[in-house]
Amino acid sequence: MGRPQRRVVAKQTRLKEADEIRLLEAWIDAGKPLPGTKPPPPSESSAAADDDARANARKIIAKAAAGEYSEYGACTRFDELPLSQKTKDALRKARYTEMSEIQRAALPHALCGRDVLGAAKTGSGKTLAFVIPVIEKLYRERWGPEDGVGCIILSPTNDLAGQIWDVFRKVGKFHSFSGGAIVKRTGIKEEKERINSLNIIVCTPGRLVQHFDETPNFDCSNLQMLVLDEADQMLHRDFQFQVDAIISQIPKVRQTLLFSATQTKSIKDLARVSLKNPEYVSVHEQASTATPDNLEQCAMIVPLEQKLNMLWSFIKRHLKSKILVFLSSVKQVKFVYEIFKKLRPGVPLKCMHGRMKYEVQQAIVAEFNESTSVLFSTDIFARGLDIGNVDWVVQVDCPESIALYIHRVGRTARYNRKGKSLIFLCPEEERMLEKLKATESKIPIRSRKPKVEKLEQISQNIAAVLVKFPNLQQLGKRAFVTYLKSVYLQRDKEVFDLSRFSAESFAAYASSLGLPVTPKIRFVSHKKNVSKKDMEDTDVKQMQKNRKVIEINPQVNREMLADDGPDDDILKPKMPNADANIYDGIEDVLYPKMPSRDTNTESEKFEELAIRPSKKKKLKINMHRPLGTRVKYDDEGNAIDPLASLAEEVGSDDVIHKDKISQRYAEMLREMQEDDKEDKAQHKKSLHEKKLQKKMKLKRKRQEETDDVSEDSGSESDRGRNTASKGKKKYFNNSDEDDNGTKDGDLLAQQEALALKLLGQMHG
Ligand SMILES: Nc1ncnc2c1ncn2[C@@H]1O[C@H](COP(=O)(O)OP(=O)(O)OP(=O)(O)O)[C@@H](O)[C@H]1O
Repeated sequence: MGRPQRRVVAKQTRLKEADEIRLLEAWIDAGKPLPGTKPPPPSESSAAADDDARANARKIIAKAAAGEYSEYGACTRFDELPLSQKTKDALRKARYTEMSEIQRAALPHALCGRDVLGAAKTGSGKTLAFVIPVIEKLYRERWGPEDGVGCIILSPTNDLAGQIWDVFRKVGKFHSFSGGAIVKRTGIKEEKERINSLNIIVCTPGRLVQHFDETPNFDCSNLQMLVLDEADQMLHRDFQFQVDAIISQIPKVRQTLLFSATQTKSIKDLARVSLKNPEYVSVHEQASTATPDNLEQCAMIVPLEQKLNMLWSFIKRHLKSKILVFLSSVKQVKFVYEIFKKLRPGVPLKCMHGRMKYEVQQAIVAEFNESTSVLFSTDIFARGLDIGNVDWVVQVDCPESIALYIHRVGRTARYNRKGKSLIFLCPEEERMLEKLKATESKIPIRSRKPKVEKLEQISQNIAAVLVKFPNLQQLGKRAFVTYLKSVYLQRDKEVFDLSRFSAESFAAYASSLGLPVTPKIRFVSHKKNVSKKDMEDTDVKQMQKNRKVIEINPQVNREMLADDGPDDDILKPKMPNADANIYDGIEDVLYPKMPSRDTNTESEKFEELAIRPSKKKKLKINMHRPLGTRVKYDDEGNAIDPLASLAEEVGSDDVIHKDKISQRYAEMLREMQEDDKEDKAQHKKSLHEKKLQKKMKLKRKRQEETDDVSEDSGSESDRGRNTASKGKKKYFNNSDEDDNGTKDGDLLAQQEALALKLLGQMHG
């Protein structure tokens, strides 16, 4: 095709588009629903469900062209809406024909430029309810690269931003907008060069603020629309600073759309985004449940120390299911994943958390999407992510709120599919079950009793794995501490109260993680009957013997917990930290990149854990450390794990014989008891020495006083002798007594030396 001819075609296209836009604008204006109205139920709507869609759409368009505009507020299908042909074609291609309830209710209002506050159950199609109006708005405005940023969509995590951008790519397939999810892929430098040419930006608030701060000429002065997905979370205090900063940088005159399954109704929060006469579209408000209708939910009361046994037994009984498991911290996810992988349940295992590279996360999501497997995840996966055919959502750790519960279980039973969920709650967290069952929560959850006879006990196997892989023992300790910390930091003290847990339940929990001793918990102290010794590393069995009550150490506040090292992920518990993904990049529509298959990154990272220097600088020697936990060093000065020697003894088989583990534990206990006896004897001896010293001191003092009296009344010779003896540190002025004095002095010196030696041993 020659150049002039191409120009003609382009001109014709432009004219056609201009005509279409004129028509659409007239249609939108004339047929818009009244403010505050909801669409009638589908059966009463203008379009009969069995109508031929294309014929119907043609009829509507013909009507609009003839100046008779149909009211589109009651439509049930996408092609009955005043949408551009390009959008309609893309929707059809993606097999989106019938609208979901939220789409039917929100799209007519959003298309005519109103602000929308949309709420609908998880998996009900909220993404399309904002993607379509964005594309249509920019199309009708004839937006081009030279117009800059036309719309910003904020999402709490990079993964969700990537997923939303995928929907934009699908629906905007035949349009020519530029845009992308600003997620950690390319460097910030590359982003800075291109960001001003993007029409649609999907990103986390933190990343956008970074561009406002650092990218020269980053300009959003033309912005037409702002969308907040997971709006309640976006307006939560964790994102408050960033969202407020963004709002202060964008035009006040704009259209704003807010969507979430658990929508905020706080006037204060909504005022921050300055909505103008918003349409509150809450399609499931009158529904009897807040969760999807096809979701079967149950809860089990499981003691802390039985959770892993329960999870293992559950997985073993559902080997053909796709299971998503939620745990409360990165450490727990890593630990459970690594341990279960070594124990080989017979189903592929995966793990996902915010510390992974974005590409790795993407690869894992893609794999999980396609295969039957078990995915262990933090709450980074709790909101918004759309994975097909998840059979089970298992919440091993209690969610921080009802809202988070709803989002977690919402990863299954999506868009009319069926799904099941199970939550383990410790007896100490039973209040959560009451809250879930409360009428106002609208969660149809059943309590189920655990089948104890079917429970596989795996703590011995875990202990064996820890013996063989000493790095995992360190990880286990951290998993233990971060779990307790996560409970400690929760705000809802009705549910999360560490003081309800007994010291022996901590010990049993540590034991269930295969740990031979209970790791030190800095933020917990013990009541009077518990000695300081028990706050340090304590032998599990010993603790189980003596029932002790724990209490939260009032000296420890949140700030003190904040310096727990670089890999402590509990400072903001249960909130996926979007800004952990600060090294983002642009994923462009024109250059779709294949997700990296490099799933080894995590294990590499895991290997690093062991050699990463701790931030806790001071090396404290724990006098009360039980036997068998002393740090030994190899020839090169590297610390050897206490049980590593056992690993060498037992060889390289995958699972070490249980007898050997029990034998080692028994040995450790015996050694500890012997050590304890020795300690006691030494302690008794040192007390005796001290008493003796005190006695001697008193005796000396009395003697000196006597001397002073005799000095005052004594002869010259006596005085001289006395002075001489004082110079030699002899305290007796009688020559007969001099011999005795020497003997006593020697004894004293010996005793002093012994006491010093003992003190030295105690502190050494
Ligand atoms: N009209 C439709 N027809 C068919 N499938 C649809 C339709 N709308 C959405 N879906 C599909 O439903 C699934 C869930 O949609 P989406 O992720 O938008 O739900 P959501 O309401 O945003 O959920 P969440 O609250 O968990 O974020 C997606 O796989 C999407 O492709």
